[in-house]
Amino acid sequence: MIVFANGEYISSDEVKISPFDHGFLYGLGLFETFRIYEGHPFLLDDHLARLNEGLRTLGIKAEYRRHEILPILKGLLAANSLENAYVRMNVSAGNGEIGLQTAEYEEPNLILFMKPLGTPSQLGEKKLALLNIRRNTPEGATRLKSHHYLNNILAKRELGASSEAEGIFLTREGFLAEGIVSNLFWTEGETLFTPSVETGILNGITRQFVMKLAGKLQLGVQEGFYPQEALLEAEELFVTNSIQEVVPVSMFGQKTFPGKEGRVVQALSRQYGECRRKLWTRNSLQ
Ligand SMILES: C=C(O[C@@H]1C=C(C(=O)O)C=C[C@H]1N)C(=O)O
Ligand SMILES: Cc1ncc(COP(=O)(O)O)c(C=O)c1O
Repeated sequence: MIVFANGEYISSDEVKISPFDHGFLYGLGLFETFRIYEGHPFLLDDHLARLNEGLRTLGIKAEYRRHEILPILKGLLAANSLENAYVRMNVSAGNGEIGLQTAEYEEPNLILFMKPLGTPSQLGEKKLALLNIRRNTPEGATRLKSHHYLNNILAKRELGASSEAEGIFLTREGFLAEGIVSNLFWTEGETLFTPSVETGILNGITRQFVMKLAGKLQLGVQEGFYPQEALLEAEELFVTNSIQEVVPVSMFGQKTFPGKEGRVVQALSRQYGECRRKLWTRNSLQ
């Protein structure tokens, strides 16, 4: 595959960063993962807004706008002969001395990775398992989509490699948090529930988008601190992320759920697909 690295399109086996990059040495890097449908990056503005906010938080002097990134993505699609793709846009701090740096990073490394990913012909399903490992607290005030994925990797090792399963974290206090690579939702009647970002979870772009779609469907939306027992009353369960979209859940522990037959998850998936077909590239407010 061809990647984009600091202004150049190069083969993935040639791309290099320095071992002095503080993204490598200290985890000082951020990334966004999103999909391109028929050449159109979905919710690009929302992803760039979260990335730019994180860069300001980390003192990495860079800001990315749609008019800069769109041509890069189009060039990367052409170089890889793709129309539909999975993109990882990665910004690492750039080089510094060994030792913790307090000064801003002036020369970050921008790398965009791409791999083929078509649009599913039908809804998939996952089974959820409650993880023993607890969700760690964010490194700072809020969870950034940073290089710090050790908690997630240890959780994935606990869960196993199955693509049919997702692990669900509790917080240290025992409240429902999120999946290893997803946000968690459930329904009761006409209300959608999801853990608050105050639990320390990643405020997923898809989470935010689905909450807005719920409003269009006249569903109530409640965020909060919920014990795992809240799921005993749940009627439908699903998880979300920008790559897997809205993923119906058929089982959590020993409790079965309607999965892709769920009325609400079907309605949300239809709405999501409608927006995808409109090739939305701006943000969830459009
Ligand atoms: C979206 C998924 O995973 C995301 C991508 C990465 C990654 O590129 O390493 C890690 C965690 C997630 N934010 C997925 O469906 O696996
Ligand atoms: C821990 C975690 N939570 C939630 C999500 C979902 O975020 P988004 O909807 O921005 O893809 C991800 C990434 O996919 C993640 O890694």
